[in-house]
Amino acid sequence: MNIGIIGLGLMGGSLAKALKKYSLAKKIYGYARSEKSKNEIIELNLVDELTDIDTMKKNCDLIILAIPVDNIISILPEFLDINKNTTIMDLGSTKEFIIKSVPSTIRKNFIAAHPMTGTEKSGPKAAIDNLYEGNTVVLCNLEDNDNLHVNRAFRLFQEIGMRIVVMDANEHDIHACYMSHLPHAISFSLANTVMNHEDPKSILALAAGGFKDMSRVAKSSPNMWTDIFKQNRKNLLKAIDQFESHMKEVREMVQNEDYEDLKMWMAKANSLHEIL
Ligand SMILES: NC(=O)c1ccc[n+]([C@@H]2O[C@H](COP(=O)([O-])OP(=O)(O)OC[C@H]3O[C@@H](n4cnc5c(N)ncnc54)[C@H](O)[C@@H]3O)[C@@H](O)[C@H]2O)c1
Ligand SMILES: O=C(O)C(=O)C[C@]1(C(=O)O)C=C[C@H](O)C=C1
Repeated sequence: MNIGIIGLGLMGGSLAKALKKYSLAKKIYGYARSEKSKNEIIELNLVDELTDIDTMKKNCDLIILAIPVDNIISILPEFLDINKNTTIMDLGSTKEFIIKSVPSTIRKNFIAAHPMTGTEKSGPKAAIDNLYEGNTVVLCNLEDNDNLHVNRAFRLFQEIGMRIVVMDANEHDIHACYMSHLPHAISFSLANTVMNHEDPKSILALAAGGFKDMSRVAKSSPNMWTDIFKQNRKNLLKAIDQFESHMKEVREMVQNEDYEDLKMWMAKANSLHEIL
C-alpha cells in the first residue's frame, strides 16, 4: 500500500518512522509547504518522496492529515474528487468539529483518529521512534465509514502497536478536554504565573521535578494549541470553571487554616494512585 502524509512534524514524522520500522508501506509520500520543512524532511529521510497533493491522490491508498486542527478543515476541499477506495485519515486532537466539516460525499472515506500520545515538541526534527507503540488511539463515529477504510485503519494502528478505542466524537471531545486540553491550559497558566514572579536565573537554579513536570507541556506549539482550544471551546470553558472552583476551594482552606479539610481534599486527589 502507498501512504501519503500531509504535515511531517511530530505526529506525521513519527508515523513515517513507524511505517518504515514495520515495513507497512510500499512507498511513503510526504507533502510539506515550507522550504525549511522540506529540507529537514529530506535531511531526516522521513519519506521516500516529497510530492504535491494531486500526486498523492493519484498514487496513495491512504492519505494521513497530520496538521493543526483548523488546517485539517481548510484542506478538506482538496479531497472532494478522491477515489472511493482511498482512505483519508486525520490525527487531530479534536474530533467533533472536524467530522462535521467533512463533505458528505467523502465522509465514508474519512477516518477520524486521535492518537493519545505526543510530546511538547513540534516540526520535523521533533519526529521520534516508537511514539505510537503501547499507546491508545481513539477512532470516532466509525458507523459513517465504509468497511474498507475502517479495516485499513484498524490494521495500521494494530501493526504499529497501538490499542484502539472506538468512541463517539462528542464524547471524545469531552474526555480529551479534561485529560489533555485543560491540563495544557493549566500548564500554560502556571508557566506564565511563575515567569511573572521569578527571574530566569532563579528558575534555572531552583526548578526541580515538581515545576518541570507541571510546566513541560507549556512549551507546546501556540499555533497548534490555539486551534485546539478554539475547536473545543465549549467543553474547555466548562472545565476551566470547574478547575477554578477547585482553586477557590484550596484557597479558602488555606486562608481559613482548615488543615484537616485540606488533608482530606489532598487524600481524595491521592486516590489517582489507584487509577494511574
Ligand atoms: N503534539 C501532540 O502531542 C499531538 C498528539 C496527538 C495529536 N496531535 C494532533 O496532530 C496534528 C499534528 O500535530 P503535530 O504535533 O505533529 O504538529 P507539528 O507542528 O509538529 O507538525 C505539523 C506540521 O504540519 C505542517 N503544516 C501545517 N499546515 C500544513 C498544510 N496545510 N500542508 C502541509 N503541511 C502543513 C507544519 O508546518 C508542521 O511542520 C494536530 O492536529 C494535533 O492536534 C498532536
Ligand atoms: O505528552 C505530551 O506532551 C502531550 O501533550 C501529548 C498529548 C497530551 O497528553 O495532552 C497532547 C495532545 C494530544 O492530542 C494527545 C496527547
